[in-house]
Amino acid sequence: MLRYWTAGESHGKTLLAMIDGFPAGLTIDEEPINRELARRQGGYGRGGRQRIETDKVDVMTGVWKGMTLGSPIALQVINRDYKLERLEDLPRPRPGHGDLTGAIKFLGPIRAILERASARETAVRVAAGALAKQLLAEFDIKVYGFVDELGGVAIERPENVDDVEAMVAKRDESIIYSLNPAQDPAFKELIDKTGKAGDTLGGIVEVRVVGAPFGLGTHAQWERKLDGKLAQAVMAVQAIKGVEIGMGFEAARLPGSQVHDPIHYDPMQQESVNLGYTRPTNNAGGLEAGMTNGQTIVVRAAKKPISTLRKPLESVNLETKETDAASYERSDVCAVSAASVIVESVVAFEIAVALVDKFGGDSLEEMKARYQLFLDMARKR
Ligand SMILES: Cc1cc2nc3c(=O)[nH]c(=O)nc-3n(C[C@H](O)[C@H](O)[C@H](O)COP(=O)(O)O)c2cc1C
Ligand SMILES: C=C(O[C@@H]1CC(C(=O)O)=C[C@@H](OP(=O)(O)O)[C@H]1O)C(=O)O
Repeated sequence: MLRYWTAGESHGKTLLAMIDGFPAGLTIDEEPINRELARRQGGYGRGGRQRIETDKVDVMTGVWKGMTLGSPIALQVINRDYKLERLEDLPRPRPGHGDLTGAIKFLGPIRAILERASARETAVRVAAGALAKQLLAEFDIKVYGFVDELGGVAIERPENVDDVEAMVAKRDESIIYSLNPAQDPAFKELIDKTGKAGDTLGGIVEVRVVGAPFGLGTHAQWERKLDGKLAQAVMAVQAIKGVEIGMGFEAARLPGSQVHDPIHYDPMQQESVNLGYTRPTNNAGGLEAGMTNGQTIVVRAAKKPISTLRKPLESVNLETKETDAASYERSDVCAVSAASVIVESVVAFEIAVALVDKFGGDSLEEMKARYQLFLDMARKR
């Protein structure tokens, strides 16, 4: 079973991801991981922290001469802004953060909560996802994400949004300018205006997985349904408050004839990952009954606006219990571009988990043989 955990505080010494169950025999490269880390740091509207950090991965364990060993892989991203020992507590909890609830739950300081709740931790989730993407690439599975809406305003979709090669190439140009609202002056203006007013913005991101074979996930047990696993991974990203698969909420508003995707067969496509079963629409977003159906997986996520406001909302001083403005610490105004990279990464990791689950996780060589065998058998079905 492939899985991972992370450790580390926002202003602590370091961030770690411990990945267990990663197959042996994959030659891995740090450079693409660093590219993803740079993408996560990009996007207009972020605060001063990103000028301090230049995130780089250090693959600490589980690799010999560039090749995975099948043993646990520890990834490290060091915090340049290490200052935890000098930081004081926050007196007034910030609405939208875990400050109040965490301080009560753990009977301790707000600082202890915010340091771990912080989205700084997503740096190593992105590193883990970038490693997963290298495994997926061996099976010609590609993942890309983009920003779809910012502060309630739709962003024009890239003209080649359905062209996986073009989108992945753009993604690989470290930071995808054409997918970045910062490149559109109207969005830059919106973020600037909001920031000046002491306020913040959220948005919607979309992630697609192209090339996943039939049958990842299962209908047979609730906790192994891939739609559920994807929803948990995405919802567990800081500030994500909604997850849709395919048509999502819109499907509830339409009759079945306009929602479900007809099934056709095209023998010319038999060799492709859809085994020839084409669907004129993909409202299911590539998942039916918790399993991949050979179509593109489409996941959308809603990110709430950043919680820390320069013009703070009302809060309570935990010592005096008096009403006062919430505490303020340096903060982003908008991090939706970063969220698109993070959601892309956690989706990639879950797809890799499902792939290892179906085709075995000891070695890449065995996985590939079993994958091929499955495709051959499925074509004869
Ligand atoms: C990439 C990214 C950057 C974030 N930056 C900030 C920030 O600078 N200030 C802040 O208050 N919240 C920020 N957040 C959101 C908080 O981490 C998050 O809202 C908080 O931990 C509470 O968790 P919840 O929103 O998931 O309930 C960011 C989230 C993401 C995904
Ligand atoms: C550090 C990152 O994001 C941080 C996420 C975050 C939060 O509360 O989630 C608060 C801010 O922390 P700081 O006060 O150090 O600026 C963000 O910068 C990062 O994404 O690398």
